Parts: sequence; C-alpha cells; structure tokens
Amino acid sequence: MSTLAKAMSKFRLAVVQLQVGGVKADNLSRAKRLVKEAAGRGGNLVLLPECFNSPYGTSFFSQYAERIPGESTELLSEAARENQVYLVGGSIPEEDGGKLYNSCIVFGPDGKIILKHRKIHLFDIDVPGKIRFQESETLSAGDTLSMFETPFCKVGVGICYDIRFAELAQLYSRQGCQLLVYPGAFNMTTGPAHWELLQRARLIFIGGDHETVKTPNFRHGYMTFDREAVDNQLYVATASPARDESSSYVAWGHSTVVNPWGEVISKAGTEEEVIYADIDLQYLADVRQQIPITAQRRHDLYSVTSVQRGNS
Ligand SMILES: O=C(O)CCC(=O)C(=O)O
Repeated sequence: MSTLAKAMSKFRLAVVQLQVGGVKADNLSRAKRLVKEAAGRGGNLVLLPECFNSPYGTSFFSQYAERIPGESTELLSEAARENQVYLVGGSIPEEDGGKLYNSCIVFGPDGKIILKHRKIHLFDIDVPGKIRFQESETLSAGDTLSMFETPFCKVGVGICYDIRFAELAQLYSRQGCQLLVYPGAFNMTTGPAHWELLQRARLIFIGGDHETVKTPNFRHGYMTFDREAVDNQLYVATASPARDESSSYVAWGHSTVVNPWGEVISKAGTEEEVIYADIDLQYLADVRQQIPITAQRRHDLYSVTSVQRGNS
C-alpha cells in the first residue's frame, strides 16, 4: 500500500450534537462555530443533525424552509471551505416548486455542494399514548439514493427514519459505501428503544454480489446497480440535536458512531457536544476478511430484488 493510500485509510469523523432552538440565526452561528471546533480537533468529515436550523415539527417546516442555495447552505458552504472539511450538513426544510422536503446537503472542502439527499422515507408513525408524528402532512419525499466519494471512502446518506429501511443501507453497501451517515432526531419513545439498535444493525448488511439490482428512481426511471463491490460490514454514524426538554419535540440525543464489529466507538450524552471517531478502513477490511459473508452468500437460494417503477 502506498504511503498516500495508507494515510487515506484512516480519517477522523466528527459528529456535532447541536442544541437547536427557535432562533435560526443562533442555530446557524452555533453550527458554524462547532464545525470550526471539529476541524480544529482533526475532523476530516463533519456531520450535523437533522433539522439543524429549525425546531423539528410539522408546524415549523414552512416557516424555516429555504431554497437551495439559501442562507443556511451558504453558511455551511463557507464553513466547509474555511475549515477544509467534508461537511454533511444535517438537514434543513427545503422549499422547491411549491413543495417542502427534509434535505441533507453535503459540501466538499472547497465549499461546493456535492450532494443533496431528500429524506426518502417520511416519518409517519402513531404509537398510541406515546407519539404521533406525520411528516407527510407538510413534507414530500425525495426519490433518490445518495452516495458521495471522498479521498477516504464512499459514504451513503440517509435522514433519520431512513435508517429503519434495511434495503437502503444494503444498496449503499453494495455500491461500495464504507460509512453510512444518518442525521437524525429520534425521540423519547423510539430513541431508547431503537436508536442504537438500528445503528448497530445497519452494519451487518449483506453487501456485494454479482447480480444486477434495479431500484426505483422517480426522477430518472430507476437506477441499475452493478454489484461488483464486495462490501459488508460498515461504519455507521448518527447525529442528533441535543436534548431540549422544553421543546415540543424532545430529541433523544446520544449521537453515536458504530464500527464494523458492532461496537459503539463514540457516543454523546444528551447535551450539546462534538464527538469524534477515528475511522479505520484497514480494520474494516480485516473484519470483512475474518467474517467473509460476501463470499458465503447463497445466491442459489435467495436474492434481493426491488420493485421496479418508471422506465426501465
Ligand atoms: O424512526 C423513529 O423512531 C424516529 C424518526 C424521526 O424522528 C425522523 O425521521 O425524524
């Protein structure tokens, strides 16, 4: 392995557990300050939480929504450029064509937008006596999977509820992602029950094989993935807002990073803080070699397919 490749096989992920309040300007300036702090402590890739510029709730989305580019993405672009980091900008309510989306924008170290992921699974749940939330009352769902390349590894992006859908992580894995990032905002009911569990579960996806899988893409018909990559175990990171007991939606907090062995390697408490994790791609390769499920898959017995919609 060349020195450069070796150097690239490790990088530092910084997860910002931001205190999000009702004043957008405060959320933005706090986010900018913490991205700087994260970079100053060696973060190469920085992750912000879901809805980092706005309180989380259907009654807030239209009030805080922005077009892209807009105030929040301009600020994130600057923060990425000034600090020379890859910045996964949590998510913001986005307005486009009369519709609202929950969108995550990713910036390169030059400040340019390299990706926009619109949450593809809207958070519509009803747990009697505990929590009812219907994002679809105000938001529309995105229709694309979202991955981006860095000099370190390929990264797959989902937003919060997206983490519950194993198929998404599976497809990311098949496309060669070694890190999955989920800006999120679980709550006081589903947080303790499922937040860490889902994150740890996401890394045991069955990865590359030698078939072709087609997945719906409402904008472009559907995407065809060539499953060349032999990826299984992954690093998975989640970023939550800090807990605020006085807000209408109380976030669980506990932003977390899990390694490919299923161990939690970094975890926040409930307050605002930045947590760090050193991502070691050699370790990831070792785990994949030790438990070689990719090569052991029984293609003769099962395969994963997706429902096809749109044009072929
Ligand atoms: O899946 C959950 O329990 C929480 C999801 C959520 O809060 C969200 O999608 O914003």
